Amino acid sequence: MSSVAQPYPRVSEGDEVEDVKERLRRAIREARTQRSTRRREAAALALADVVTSIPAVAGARCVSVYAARPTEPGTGPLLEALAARGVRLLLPVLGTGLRRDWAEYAGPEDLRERAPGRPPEPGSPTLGADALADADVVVAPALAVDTSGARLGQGGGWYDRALEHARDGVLVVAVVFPEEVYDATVRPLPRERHDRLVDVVATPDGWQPIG
Ligand SMILES: Nc1nc2c(c(=O)[nH]1)N(C=O)[C@@H](CNc1ccc(C(=O)N[C@@H](CCC(=O)O)C(=O)O)cc1)CN2
Ligand SMILES: Nc1ncnc2c1ncn2[C@@H]1O[C@H](COP(=O)(O)OP(=O)(O)OP(=O)(O)O)[C@@H](O)[C@H]1O
Repeated sequence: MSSVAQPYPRVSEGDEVEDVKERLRRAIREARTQRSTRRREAAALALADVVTSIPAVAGARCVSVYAARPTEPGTGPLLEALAARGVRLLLPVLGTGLRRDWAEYAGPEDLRERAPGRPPEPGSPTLGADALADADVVVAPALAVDTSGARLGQGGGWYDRALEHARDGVLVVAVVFPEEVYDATVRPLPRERHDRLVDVVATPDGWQPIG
């Protein structure tokens, strides 16, 4: 666990879980803007080593990985490392109304930000929401994860819904910065019924099974 300050909302009786989540999202997003380009690049390189060292990833033929926006833990080196090993990579594509869809990674030059603030997406043909069933491992973005496996995402419920198409028993790896791993015995993340627990947390400092 990191010694860097960790935002945690003060919860009063009657607060809606959704509001508590939103306050925490805002604090973590703000903290993420403070990281320099140099530190972001170093983190992305370290993350590639960490994630490729997870045994299930090392043995996978098809992995789903998010294409990071600038403030998220970077996945460029990870995508290149897995592609170089011949792993098939499924990246999120947002349909209208944020529909879940996937397309194959075809190199960094194929990734495009379709609108400001949106994640970069491949230009290759989309495969439908069911394509996630091909993935042996899902590497999902998160703003925070706790040691019971609860994941706080960007708030669209996109991954919670997308994961309904994953095969049973597929390993879900949530990626965060080190200070975004919360000790569930002290600071559990707010959790709702639909929230799907993750199996592993990976940061640029290392990975651990959770949940
Ligand atoms: N890299 C990445 N890809 C991901 C996710 C994620 O959290 N990170 N998602 C996780 O679920 C899904 C979709 N996430 C989305 C993230 C932002 C917006 C969006 O509309 N953003 C605002 C700008 C916000 C900002 O500037 O911070 C916008 O376009 O108006 C839409 C979907 C699938 N792909
Ligand atoms: N499996 C689901 N089925 C139906 N609605 C869902 C499901 N998962 C999430 N939602 C809805 O989506 C909204 C956001 O969910 P949540 O707060 O869990 O998002 P998140 O996991 O932080 O975001 P994301 O997965 O996009 O990174 C909630 O209002 C919730 O009702």
